[in-house]
Amino acid sequence: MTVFEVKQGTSPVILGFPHTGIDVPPAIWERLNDNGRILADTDWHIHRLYDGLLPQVTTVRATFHRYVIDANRDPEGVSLYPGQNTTGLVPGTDFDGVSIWRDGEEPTEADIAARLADFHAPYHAALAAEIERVKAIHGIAVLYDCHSIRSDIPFLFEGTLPDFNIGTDSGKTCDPAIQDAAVDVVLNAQGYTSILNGRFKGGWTTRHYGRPETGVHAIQMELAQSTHLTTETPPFAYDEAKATKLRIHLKDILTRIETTALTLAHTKRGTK
Ligand SMILES: N=CN[C@@H](CCC(=O)O)C(=O)O
Repeated sequence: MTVFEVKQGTSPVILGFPHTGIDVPPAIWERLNDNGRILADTDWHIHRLYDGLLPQVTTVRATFHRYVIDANRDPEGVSLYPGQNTTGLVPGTDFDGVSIWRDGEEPTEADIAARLADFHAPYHAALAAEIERVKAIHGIAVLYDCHSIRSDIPFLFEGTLPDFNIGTDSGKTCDPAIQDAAVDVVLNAQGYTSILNGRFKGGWTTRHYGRPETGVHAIQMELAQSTHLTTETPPFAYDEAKATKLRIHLKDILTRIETTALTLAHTKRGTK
């Protein structure tokens, strides 16, 4: 069974898609309750939204759903935000804190271990391999992790989420020039709101791979789903008109990050 898709390119930029997959093996589907089967917390259509924006970009996409196991959580099970409401490695609830499993069918430790081996580890092995391949070409790699979420989720955050939420774990996961490139675009995106390292500071993927001192940079973009879905409720339809407007800015962000990465790579070669 394939649990990820890879498209290789020659750009220093790699797009990660940990949450757009909707595959749930039948034996796991049987254990989800009616609420879980809505798959509400999917990053709906995000791979489509970014498709074709940067010609030589590499993409790595998990095809399994985050309710099987969350590819953006620490495999050791450490919480992303200790002490705050969040969802875990194999979530017990959705983003509203409501159970997704039938009574008595909650995943066991043995289930989690099996899903780590069958889904989480292969996805991250593929992502790590692409980061190494791209770094071998340029001496540098930038992982841009692509996400989306409903703009109003009282269980997770107060108020309405800004449209663009950039996460770099408070500046730790990438060179400041890469962060600045993204921030500059979103600040100038008319009609859109934005924040840097607000409620979404970057998930495990961004924090794990982002090691600027080694030449591997990571940045997360969390988009409010209101920016590209007709409604943030079922059937979670892609809104072509909204997406067309948004893609202009996303293309600008990726292009600026790519140019910045090539400049950093050039400078790094020059100093050796
Ligand atoms: N759409 C998904 N959002 C991420 C956010 C991680 C974070 O920055 O807190 C997630 O839950 O994995």
